[in-house]
Amino acid sequence: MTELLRVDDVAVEYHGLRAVDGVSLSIGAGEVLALVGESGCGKSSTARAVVGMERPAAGEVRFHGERVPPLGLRRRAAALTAIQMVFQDPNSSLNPRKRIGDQIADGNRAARARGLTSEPPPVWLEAVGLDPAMVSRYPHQFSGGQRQRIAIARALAARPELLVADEPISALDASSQADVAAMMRRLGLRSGAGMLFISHDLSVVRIMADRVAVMYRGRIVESGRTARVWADPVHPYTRALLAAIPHADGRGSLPEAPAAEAPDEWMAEVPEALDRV
Ligand SMILES: Nc1ncnc2c1ncn2[C@@H]1O[C@H](COP(=O)(O)OP(=O)(O)OP(=O)(O)O)[C@@H](O)[C@H]1O
Repeated sequence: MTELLRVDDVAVEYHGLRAVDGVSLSIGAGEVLALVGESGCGKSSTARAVVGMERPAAGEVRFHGERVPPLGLRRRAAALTAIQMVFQDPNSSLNPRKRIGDQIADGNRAARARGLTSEPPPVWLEAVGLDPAMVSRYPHQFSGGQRQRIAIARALAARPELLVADEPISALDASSQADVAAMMRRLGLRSGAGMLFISHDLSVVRIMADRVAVMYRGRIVESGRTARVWADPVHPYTRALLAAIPHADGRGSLPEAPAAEAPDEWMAEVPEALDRV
């Protein structure tokens, strides 16, 4: 597997305090790595260091073997469109004064700048489950969950090689979270991209991620293939995290090992037009 991303011994500090302390990880082409852990353990800070929005106090981040420069967001957008980020709050990714079709077209341009084709905005809207006829509307004319789908469409329209998604489904209603996560995996990875997926929803992580890295107080305490981590968690924190997954009957207990394959509905058809990309 081609290695896309390598994070080596990265530290992130705020006012001299270490929020991320010696984190190392890698992501290969076509692979989803989930970063999980309690609130404040350093997941977002790690994600921001990966995309160059945070300058590491130590260590380095390499994308295709090249050091990711810590740039301001605007300069980064021009230099590194092969890495796209989806934030928990879609308002961070969308321009409120720009029609959503034009914003997805910005993603198309980012793809074209790298010699890649990308389908027009209405096709992407349909792919994320929205009415393509809404292409001329503005972000405020959508619900929070719909705006998040638009932000995802914009990121995917850029045909990223690496998608960094920081709690991308938390703002969605519970019934569509798994659906949108599945859509991201299906559309984002179809041409060999990789994904860093941050979520506190371990039931989604279990089906979504090929590998999991468990963070605790700024460090990765355990990592491995998702099935292995679920079936045989080694670190006490991982055990506690998995034991806390609520069950339908309200009791917390260690869940069973994950299914070997994602359920059928996760593999639903990619819209025909996108299949040709
Ligand atoms: N810009 C900042 N300035 C100062 N401290 C910060 C800043 N961003 C994060 N921190 C601190 O760094 C630590 C890690 O925060 P981070 O947002 O990376 O955690 P997280 O695991 O993503 O949390 P959550 O799941 O709640 O988003 C926290 O203690 C947080 O208060």
